[in-house]
Amino acid sequence: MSLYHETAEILSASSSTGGNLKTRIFGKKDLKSPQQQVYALALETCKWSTVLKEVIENSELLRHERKLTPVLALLLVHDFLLAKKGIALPASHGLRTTIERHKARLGSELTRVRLRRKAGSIEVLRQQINLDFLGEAAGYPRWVRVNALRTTLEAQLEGVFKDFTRVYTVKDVTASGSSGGKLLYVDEHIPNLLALSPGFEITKTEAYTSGAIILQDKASCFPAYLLDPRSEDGDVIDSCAAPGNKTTHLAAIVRSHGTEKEECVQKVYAFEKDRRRARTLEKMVGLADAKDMTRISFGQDFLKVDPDTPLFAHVGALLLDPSCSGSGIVGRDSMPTIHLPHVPGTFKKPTLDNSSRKRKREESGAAAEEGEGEGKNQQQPVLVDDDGQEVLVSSEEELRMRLEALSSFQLTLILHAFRFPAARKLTYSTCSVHAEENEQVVLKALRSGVARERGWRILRREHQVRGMREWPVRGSVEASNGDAEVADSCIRSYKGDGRGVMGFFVAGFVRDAQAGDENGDGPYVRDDDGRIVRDVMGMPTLKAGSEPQGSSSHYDGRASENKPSDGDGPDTGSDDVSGSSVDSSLSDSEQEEWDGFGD
Ligand SMILES: C[S@@+](CC[C@H](N)C(=O)[O-])C[C@H]1O[C@@H](n2cnc3c(N)ncnc32)[C@H](O)[C@@H]1O
Repeated sequence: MSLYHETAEILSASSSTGGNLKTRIFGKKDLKSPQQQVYALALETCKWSTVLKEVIENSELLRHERKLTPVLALLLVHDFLLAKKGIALPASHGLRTTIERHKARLGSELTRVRLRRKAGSIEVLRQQINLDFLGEAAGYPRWVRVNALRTTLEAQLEGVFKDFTRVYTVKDVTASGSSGGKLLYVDEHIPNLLALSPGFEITKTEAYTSGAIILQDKASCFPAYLLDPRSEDGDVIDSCAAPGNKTTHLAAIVRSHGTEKEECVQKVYAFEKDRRRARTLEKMVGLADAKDMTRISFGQDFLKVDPDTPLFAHVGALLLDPSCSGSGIVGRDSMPTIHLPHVPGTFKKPTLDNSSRKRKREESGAAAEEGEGEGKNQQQPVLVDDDGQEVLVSSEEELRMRLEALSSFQLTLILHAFRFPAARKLTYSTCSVHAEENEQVVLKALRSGVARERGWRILRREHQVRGMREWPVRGSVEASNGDAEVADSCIRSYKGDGRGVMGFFVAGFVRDAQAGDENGDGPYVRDDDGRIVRDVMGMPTLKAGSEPQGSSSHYDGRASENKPSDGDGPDTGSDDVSGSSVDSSLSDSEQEEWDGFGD
């Protein structure tokens, strides 16, 4: 089956059974065409379908070509008029010739639509289309994190953003939404974060494709920034890492507190239990230039990792961003709207029940569930979690059960993280607005036996990094069972409150230095000369002849005193993530105990 037939079939699936577009495509095992290509074609065609519907109807394509269904016509005309390489079929293919014989008419109708919309060029029309398609997201800025591993804020302000006008509130940026302006706001809370006008097509810029800038909502930057891993914290774990926004943010922060790339001995261990998503994580880590300091575990369930594994003896900080209900995410529709052209000679609105779907598709095309051949997939009562998984939730009771299952997993994850012997700080975050997944989980974690036994407590507001301390939206006192201190320590954000961010929650946990860590060096113990001689597990970490480190001008005073080192010189940055390049102080047998990294 061709790319076009396969895509048409996906767009034609009933909205109550197919799931969202990503699930329909990436969850389909028997696709012959590349999934990414099908996804791009389907999404772009939906975006352009208001324009293409007019073009097809005014050119009377479906009157002349009776075998074409409306969906197939949209897909083919989309590629014919708008794709760089035209229709992706051989020149003699029947579907291609069916469209190409109407070349002149289709072209002139597109020009007419463009002029009616007062768009001076196809590029301007494209911007209009993208803005229309943003829907709810049009009220939000485009948040861009400047990736400090590759570049600097100043370089980007002088580079890709040099034509932008600087404004001084987020509201000013979003006010420009529908005009497609080029406005920019430098965020006051998160370093290296920018808010751009929502319609700006950032993904086409070299800065984006090279990994110099990363699209990341402001709230999604809170966890790594709040964790603030410093050199004295040793290694860092990102327990639920894909697609990798927070992993690469962690790496950038570690590096910003540390020495030059070659000298950075801290590692970020990134766990991802879903192998496919781990591949995306791997790509993102590579693109962000975080490969040398990141170790990815493909398909590894973090809950199955033994915290006492020697490889993790130096882990002082953990970031926990587990799967959640995703209820804070902006603009997560079940399916994009597709506007179908009217089929000449049909008067009755077709219906698409499961039994007649195939026949109806041939007669009238995809998702034609609303009047006049104009299809808009019904909004389903679905909960789309932040892994992109869809769960149908048709009653309050089902929602309650779903939240119960999620919060139980989230709590288990925190309690597991509490057990890492050298851990002194961790953050827990969700993009959910439900108290059950947020303050309630935090309270249960604080009351747990392991928290009491190991001295874990909430990271209070006054001890948080400046930007998080100053962020005004805090946890709910009611959801914190009346505990105002816990509520004030928790950080929240709400979509639609004018601050331009998604719904989010984050809390930090800390504990004091532990046995064997009395000098405040975190997972390390130093000799009188400041050399790291053993970690808290009592394992030797300094080899004979190694020099103490920490004199680099890139360190602030505190960090330079405490910079950890395995005493083994620069890491080679090897892509071998089996663990052997990570900690040379481990014996072979100890290294063999852990084989979760690599593939
Ligand atoms: C909310 S997403 C993480 C988003 C990511 N932190 C980021 O900012 O790009 C949750 C991820 O955790 C993964 N995950 C869920 N449970 C896990 C577990 N027990 N161990 C490792 N990964 C897990 C999911 O597959 C999913 O990719």
